[in-house]
Amino acid sequence: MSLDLTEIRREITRIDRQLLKLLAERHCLALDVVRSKELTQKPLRDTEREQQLLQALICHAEEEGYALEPQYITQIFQKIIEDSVLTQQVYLQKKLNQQREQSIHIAFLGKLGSYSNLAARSYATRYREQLVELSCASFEQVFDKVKSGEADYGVLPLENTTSGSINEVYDLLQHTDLSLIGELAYPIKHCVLSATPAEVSQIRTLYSHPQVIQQCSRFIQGLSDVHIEYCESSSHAMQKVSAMGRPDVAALGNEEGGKLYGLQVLKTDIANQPNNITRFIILARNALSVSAQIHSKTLLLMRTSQQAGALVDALSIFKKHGINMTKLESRPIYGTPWEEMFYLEIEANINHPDIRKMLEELKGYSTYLKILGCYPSEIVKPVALAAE
Ligand SMILES: O=C(O)C(=O)C[C@]1(C(=O)O)C=C[C@@H](O)C=C1
Repeated sequence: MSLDLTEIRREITRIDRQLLKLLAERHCLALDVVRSKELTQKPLRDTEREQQLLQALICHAEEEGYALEPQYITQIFQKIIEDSVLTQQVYLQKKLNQQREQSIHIAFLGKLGSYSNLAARSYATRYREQLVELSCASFEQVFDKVKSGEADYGVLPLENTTSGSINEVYDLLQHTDLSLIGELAYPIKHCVLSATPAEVSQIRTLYSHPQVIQQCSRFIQGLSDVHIEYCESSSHAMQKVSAMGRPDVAALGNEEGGKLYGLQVLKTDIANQPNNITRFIILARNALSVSAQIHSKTLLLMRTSQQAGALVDALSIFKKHGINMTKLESRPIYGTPWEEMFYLEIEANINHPDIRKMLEELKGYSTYLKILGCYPSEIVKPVALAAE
């Protein structure tokens, strides 16, 4: 075997292209699978098959003497299966809602390069739609643009694995007629960006959105003599820093946005935890139908009476019907001090007759109940391998 680096890299490139070709072939098979499942009405996800598939691959690698860790094999194939499940979901959803290949207008917070913009692009790519980008100065403007028809969809961050719920978005959801039609988990990779080559120790002013500042609080605490300037979005921060062109100012933003504004990355991975993911929601004027074959979720808005145990009684309905709740959030109701509005996300499809019956029952335990939307669960939980 030659040790010439150029030659080795050529060989790596050749293998990578083969891998790509095989991945593309497997991706096409996912479409055949969904067409077959359409006929049989089988659920898209089959976790038993996934477990068998992973186990068989690990055994095969061992038998063949491949130097590949079981954990490595599992991680790679979980990602491949995730793509397969999401591809199948998109196929069914587009067919059910008669969506054609067309250009869609999506509103999001910030200028081009904001995290919401990157999430909007990712959503449009997943649904293979041409995207017309509508940047907004506030979350409220995102809601308004969808309501007026200027935008087809609005993309909004709802929660982050480091900083938690985005309260402003929850509050706006309390008063909207729009429907939640989708979700998207987007990895958020913060970095320090500056207009000129500089050391992090030179920075005296840091620009970013309050959420970003919160998610990078530990990194910021480690800096000395730094002043924080809050901006409407991380993309505004990047644009400002680019216009100033000084070595003592920097923005906290993302690498992709930084390229757009001609910024240099001084430091990456500065969020408090490495698994920094934001869950975005997609809003539209009209609700979507979700195929019964898809694992779906529903977000409810609920108020209960002020009597002792009223919330526990309401929640016990989910237990009775074997429905899993993935999120419970509460926010104040403006004009009614000390009363709370509850946001309940459940793993259920509102088109199912049993779920409709359950919601009727829930009405009896609440003073207000509204369905904010039913949507495909786009967070594909990886299967756990059976213990040895
Ligand atoms: O075999 C199936 O039923 C598929 O849908 C394909 C596949 C895969 O990509 O391997 C994807 C999702 C299922 O949960 C199981 C396996």
